[in-house]
Amino acid sequence: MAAGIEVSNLSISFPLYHGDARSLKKRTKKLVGGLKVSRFQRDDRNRVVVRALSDVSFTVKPGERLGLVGRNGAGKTTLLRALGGIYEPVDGRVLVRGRLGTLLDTSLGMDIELTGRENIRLRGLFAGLSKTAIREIENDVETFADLGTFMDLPLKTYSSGMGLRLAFGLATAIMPDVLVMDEWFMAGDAAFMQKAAGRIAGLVEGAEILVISSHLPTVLEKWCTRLIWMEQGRIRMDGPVDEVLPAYLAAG
Ligand SMILES: Nc1ncnc2c1ncn2[C@@H]1O[C@H](COP(=O)(O)OP(=O)(O)OP(=O)(O)O)[C@@H](O)[C@H]1O
Repeated sequence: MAAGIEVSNLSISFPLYHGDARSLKKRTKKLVGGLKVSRFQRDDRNRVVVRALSDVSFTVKPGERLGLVGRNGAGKTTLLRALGGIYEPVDGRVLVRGRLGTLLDTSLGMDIELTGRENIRLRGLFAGLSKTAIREIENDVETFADLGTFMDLPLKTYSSGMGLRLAFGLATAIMPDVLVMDEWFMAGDAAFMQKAAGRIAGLVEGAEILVISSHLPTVLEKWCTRLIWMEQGRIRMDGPVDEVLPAYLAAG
């Protein structure tokens, strides 16, 4: 079965619980003017919600490397999380065919009470891997993450850099068909990036489909064949990198 992504009429909203909803809406109106107010709506329980994604539809075929661009708050992370199965659609549908790999959040799918080694074994079991395959991954991640004795200590004792190394090593140890990643995984310190570059390249080239969110033109030009430009939770433009990127950059 070929890998694929089908997103149809996807909408995702977040309720805003804090503060008085009416004054919040008024304040927002004052702050952002008429433009963004359409993103604040009332749901069927009369709560004020922010519409992170509105009626988004697209498909991705094998071989495509899709980049998401857009200003802060455009909905890129929400879309990646919906593809990663972290957010359930309020309306619409998300279908991902093939083994999904996500590089979105270092703590995602990890238990902070368990050690690095235990987390690796658990992930292998979830992926349905054999004992031998799990042992290979354990060795691979142990070498890459270079955590020393921390490998056998609970994650809650890790620094954020250690957490990143473990999460990155683990997420890149099992080859996915569909890889969904946030650009900050490309933003470790120089030494980390040097070490990580080969693994990213292997993964990106090995995966049938890549979806990456990035603000960096160099990353998009290097890794992507197609871009979706998100604006206020909607798709503004969808096409080849050499068409969408100049239009997006020109819009400031
Ligand atoms: N958990 C949440 N609770 C409430 N609102 C949220 C939540 N997550 C996102 N939003 C809102 O949804 C909208 C889209 O956010 P999202 O993080 O997807 O944008 P983004 O394009 O990834 O932005 P950035 O480039 O700054 O990371 C924003 O208005 C944001 O404030």
